Amino acid sequence: MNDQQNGRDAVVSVRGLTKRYREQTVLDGIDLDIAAGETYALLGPNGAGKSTTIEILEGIRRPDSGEVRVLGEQPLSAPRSWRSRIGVVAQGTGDLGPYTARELVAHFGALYPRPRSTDEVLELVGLTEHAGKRATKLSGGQQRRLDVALGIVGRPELLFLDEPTTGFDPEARRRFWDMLSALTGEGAAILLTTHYLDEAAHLADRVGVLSGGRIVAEAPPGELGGPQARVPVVSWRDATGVLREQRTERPARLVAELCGAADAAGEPGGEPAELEVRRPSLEQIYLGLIERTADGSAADAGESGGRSAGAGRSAASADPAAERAAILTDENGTSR
Ligand SMILES: Nc1ncnc2c1ncn2[C@@H]1O[C@H](COP(=O)(O)OP(=O)(O)OP(=O)(O)O)[C@@H](O)[C@H]1O
Repeated sequence: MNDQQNGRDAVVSVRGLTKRYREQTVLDGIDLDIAAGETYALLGPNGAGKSTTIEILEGIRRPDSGEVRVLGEQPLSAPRSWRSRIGVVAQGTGDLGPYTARELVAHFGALYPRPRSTDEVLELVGLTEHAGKRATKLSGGQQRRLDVALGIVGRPELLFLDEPTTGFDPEARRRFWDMLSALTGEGAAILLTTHYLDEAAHLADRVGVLSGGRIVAEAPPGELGGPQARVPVVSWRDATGVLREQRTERPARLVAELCGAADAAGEPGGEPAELEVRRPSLEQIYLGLIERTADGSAADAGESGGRSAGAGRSAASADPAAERAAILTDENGTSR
């Protein structure tokens, strides 16, 4: 693919992709672009079609319709050399036989034209100490690290990571995130699926939310759902003991008003009890988007979500997802 996107080559370009399994339409016309060096996180509930999308892009599953280009080729008819330019960490660990971690990394590395050294890969994934163990004797999290090692040993230009950190301890996850930053620093693009929203927020340049067969929202993690989704919430317990919440774009002003009133009423400390200001997290915003989709009202849910989800559906005037996401009441701050 020679398309240029903002000066960067598109490594993935998908238009109108559909996939059905018997009666079930899993992908209902999705569009997706990923640029060189970009990390894109595909989010969505269990069964949304994330793995199906990745498998189609890898060329191991046939789409029903739509255009798919990966590194300039149609995956199903791509030449052998194309496969050596992609790396895959699938969801399940395959049978790795009686071999040690080191043997497996060395063996897989030999299949690529310009592999990383075995020691470098083992170090990158934190398996150096366990390199002499048989893969089957590694712990679940260590086996997952080995999967990642086999995915990156070929120095891929595009890396598919399907829930890569499931089973990782927190330290291993952090280390894995650092490793991915190093890979993207070398220019690799990454398509990641994860159910960990903090992982998506940390790693992704953009996230896409797949739900109901469509990408219902797509944006950088800090912009998902649009500005309305991020309006802060001030909560406090009023003088009668009722917990109140108010969504406001001017939290400082509301806090000042509440403190003035509390001070005048002689509240201890001159502020209302349990005073808190918070912004909806990515997880809350994501859950709001998913909830809307479940309601069948997901069209145009995000900044660019209408791109593939809009056909035949009405555009929302405001963004109710944001309100759901924040678990809010209304501007008047009624109780929970
Ligand atoms: N080979 C298959 N034959 C029939 N149905 C399938 C097949 N593979 C997947 N499906 C169905 O397609 C839907 C999407 O599955 P997929 O594995 O792509 O979802 P996912 O978003 O990756 O889910 P998860 O988060 O649980 O991994 C599911 O309902 C699944 O049961």
